[in-house]
Amino acid sequence: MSTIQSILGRRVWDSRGNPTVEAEVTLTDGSIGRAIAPSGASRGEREAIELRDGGERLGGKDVSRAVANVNGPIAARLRGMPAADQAGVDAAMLALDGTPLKTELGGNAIVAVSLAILHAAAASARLPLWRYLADGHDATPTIPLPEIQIFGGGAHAGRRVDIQDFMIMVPGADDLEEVMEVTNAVYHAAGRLMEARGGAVGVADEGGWWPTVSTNEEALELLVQAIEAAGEVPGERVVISLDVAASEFERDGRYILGLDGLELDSGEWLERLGNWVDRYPIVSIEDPASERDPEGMRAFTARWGDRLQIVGDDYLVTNARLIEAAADAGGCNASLIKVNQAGTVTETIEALRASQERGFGTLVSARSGETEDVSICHLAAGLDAGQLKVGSFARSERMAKWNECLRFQGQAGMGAFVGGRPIGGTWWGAKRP
Ligand SMILES: C=C(OP(=O)(O)O)C(=O)O
Ligand SMILES: [Mg+2]
Repeated sequence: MSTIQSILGRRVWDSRGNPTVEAEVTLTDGSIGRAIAPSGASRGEREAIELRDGGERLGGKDVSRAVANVNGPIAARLRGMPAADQAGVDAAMLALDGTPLKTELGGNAIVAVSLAILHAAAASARLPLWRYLADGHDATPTIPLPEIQIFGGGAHAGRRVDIQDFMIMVPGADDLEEVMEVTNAVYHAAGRLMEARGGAVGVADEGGWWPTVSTNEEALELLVQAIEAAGEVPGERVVISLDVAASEFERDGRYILGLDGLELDSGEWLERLGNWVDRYPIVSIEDPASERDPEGMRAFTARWGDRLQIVGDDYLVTNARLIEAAADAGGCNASLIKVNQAGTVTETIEALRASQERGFGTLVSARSGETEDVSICHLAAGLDAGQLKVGSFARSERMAKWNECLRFQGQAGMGAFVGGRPIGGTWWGAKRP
């Protein structure tokens, strides 16, 4: 059995121009695995902490201590361990760190090493990572259904709109090719709409256009117009998915919609959101209420959970215990799965499994700060997560991931495209089974 010979940490740079951690693991049989830590902007309060440091020049965003932790204590502790023992290496890192949020070694150091070891183990087994994961977890690999951003807002676009992600899904598509082609048409139609309104046309952190709008709802209206301009009937083949990221605009129980000039209590805000659900072809809503408002999450799920996929992101932070508690409380019906929220591959898979066991939908997700790393595509496909959210066209760190998923098509042993599954208990889309 191949063991870990060396672990090398290095500083690389992410899509927002910030430093991040890359880990490179070499095994005794010569296999190499490499992975890069992503970085969120709208972070949950209970997710693993990124260790950052450094002076003015890097705005305190350097990762020199995290990189030093990879090269020092982590490498020393894991050297000689079998690479196939993912649970063992992850447990060793957790013990070495010894803090609840991985503040000692850094969630960024730990996640890069955890993923790099996973890659090295798959390389040693001479298997594609998705296959290695599926075999190791008794899963049937599938090609995930994408959620792709058309407009980006919130913390990803200077808060020019309060809602963070205006996305579309094509759940009735026959395959990923069809999703990409249809979504691309809507994306470019939305870009042309923005251009026609004048002013600078830029893209947000995840590739969606910066919407030039005067209310949050206007962005929804424009999205519907873009779907129509692409020759689609909104609510048929193409449906809408939102990541509200409500924790970002909730303060002391008040929801402050800066663009709309509104300050609402939880009930008023959720009623307003529900009003949009009634009037727009929305099938999925992430973080409708703030992570500090679990009662709001429950109330929204009680009202809309049989009609919508309601996704917990900040609310669940890829934590199996929080997912189980949310399932018991009826706080949502799907989980966003982000490897660096959990901090290790093992904890991520525990969260995914806990969600699947509770009948939750599962969406593997990138972060708003990303790189060329495509590990999450393999996690989504290999563990049959069903859905994937990585951002949009016009940003290569996003397209690296969709292109990796396109490569999965036709590979021996890869299962079907997950287009035919109901979303949130209801089938939306033209091709109803
Ligand atoms: C991907 C997201 O954003 P971030 O990475 O900034 O948390 C999200 O909120 O789902
Ligand atoms: Mg989110």
